[in-house]
Amino acid sequence: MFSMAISLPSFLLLVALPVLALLFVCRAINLLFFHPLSSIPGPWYAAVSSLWITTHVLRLEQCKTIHALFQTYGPVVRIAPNKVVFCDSGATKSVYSTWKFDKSDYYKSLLTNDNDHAMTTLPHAQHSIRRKAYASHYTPSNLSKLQPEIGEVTGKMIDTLHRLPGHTSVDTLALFRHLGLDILVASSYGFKLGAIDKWAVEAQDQLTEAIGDFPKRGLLRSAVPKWAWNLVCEIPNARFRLLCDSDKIMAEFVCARLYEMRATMNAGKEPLPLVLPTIVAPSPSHFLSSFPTFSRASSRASSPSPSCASDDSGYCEDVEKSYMVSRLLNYRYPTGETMPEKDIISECMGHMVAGTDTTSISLSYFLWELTRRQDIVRKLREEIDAVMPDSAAIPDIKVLNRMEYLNAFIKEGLRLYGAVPSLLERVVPESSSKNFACADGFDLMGYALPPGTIVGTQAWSMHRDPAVFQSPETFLPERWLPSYGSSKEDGVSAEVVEREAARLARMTSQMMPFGVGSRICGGMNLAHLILRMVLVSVLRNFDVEAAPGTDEKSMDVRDSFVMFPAAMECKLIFHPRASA
Ligand code: HEM
Repeated sequence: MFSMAISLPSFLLLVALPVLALLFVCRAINLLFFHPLSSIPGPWYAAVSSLWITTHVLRLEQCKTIHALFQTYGPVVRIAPNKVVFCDSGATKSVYSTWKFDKSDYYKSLLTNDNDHAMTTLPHAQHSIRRKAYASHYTPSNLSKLQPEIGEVTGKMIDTLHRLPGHTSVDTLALFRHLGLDILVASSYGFKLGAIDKWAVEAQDQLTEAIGDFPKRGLLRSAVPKWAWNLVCEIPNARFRLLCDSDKIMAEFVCARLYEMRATMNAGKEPLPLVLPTIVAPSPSHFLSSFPTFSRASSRASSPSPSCASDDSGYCEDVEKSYMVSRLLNYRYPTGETMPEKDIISECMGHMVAGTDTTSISLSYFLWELTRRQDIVRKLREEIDAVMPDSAAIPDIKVLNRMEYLNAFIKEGLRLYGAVPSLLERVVPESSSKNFACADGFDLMGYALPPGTIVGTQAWSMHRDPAVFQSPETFLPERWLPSYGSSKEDGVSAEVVEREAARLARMTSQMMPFGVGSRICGGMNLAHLILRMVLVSVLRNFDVEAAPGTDEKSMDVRDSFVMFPAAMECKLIFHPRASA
């Protein structure tokens, strides 16, 4: 009777289900009580499966979730069976700087043109070869030579904003993405893209669009099985096709610049500063007047040993200006081979992706903060007006670097609105690894992590540690000024000076808006320069107001490696400044 009532598949299912359940329970018991990470605090459901943290990643709230875990469980938390996070400056130094752990596989989701660039090169040793290829492009000396290009584009943006009809609300995420790309393209290839010009006439710029689509493409690609990707890209929808093609569009653009530069170099000419514009430019910007016009003769007048500043600013006047792509074309791997074209293309693409949205997001949040803080605007303007009597003449990088309040503002901005607040995952190496010799695994604040454990910290939490930053959620540029922590009664005794220095050093060692250690942001100096130049130009020229609908809710932070506002836009209004 029994065998007739139940079919074979149902019978197998009846047997299989309890077996699977039993296996799951055994695995969970092992992960909870017998696994080498079982003594690490954290929610039990995170220890038995990655599903829990993955749902928070998909809900674009990993940072805030991990931050809440630190508040509940302390500075070391297990967030998945094989993943441990920490919030501590000593451990940060150890993982990222002293031992220089390799990156986790997560970074492979950021490949460009299906190939590695510096950010996605996981092993430390290979990365350092890759980094050497581009690092000199971002030195203060080279960047100071690229100021005219950056100033011209910034000036164009300011001119464009001046020409907008009153009360136009502008999505600054889009505006600064166009600006950032124009700057990167000009400073990497000496090429005028004209993305801001297109933005001004609401024309679509394919490359800017592609850069914006790139992270979405990455998410989609990681969700779709490899074999199905080509099929997905055949879906007959123009917008969707563009998204699928974003990688290709970027690769084609970089490839064209590479061939142009190679032709110039082969012809024995130096790379020209700026190649023909792609579209007709509007009225020329008078911003350029603040910079010495680029002259090949002056840049070539180099002495055998460049004259470098005696301070620690890193500026050497006589260093010859050069673009990224010509550096990569000239670079040789330790084997003596030149860098393959494929590597040059993916490297350049990596920088376009890494540099565009990050700067655009930070600038948008900085300005949004200022719409609510006229007290800060007043202080910034006091400093800016003093060094920028002509509202169209951006001061030199050295002047910008000396602006104490502006720099305090930027530090505070990067503390709360650094564009990459996320977990920077690394992998505990084998104890036999060249860089690492520790038989019992890695000692993370008293917990032994076996090789293969994924470990990391996040700027979001490091920057909000109340033990280091008083009232961490308050936007307070003054905290970065050397006299902030002392009262008038203290005077300026040696003890007060020492105490203040220690306070600042403590905060500085906790900061990691650009990452930390050997994998720190390669474009950090450029990012700083852009932030400074754009902020002084905007504040000198405009009163910025939040457009209706831009509020705490719309600007609430979401994260998917980079952060962005919940509304996916930041609408602000730029009123020409009355007093300017
Ligand atoms: C506010 C703006 C920026 C922020 C907050 C930022 C943040 C970061 C962070 C946190 C990392 C390290 C990632 C990790 O350790 O996993 C990184 C890497 C990198 N960033 Fe940036 N970045 C910014 C702007 C730029 C710009 C303007 C460029 C250049 C065009 C750039 C190029 C790079 C590159 C090439 C890397 C990889 C470095 C390497 O591994 O050698 N970034 N960035």
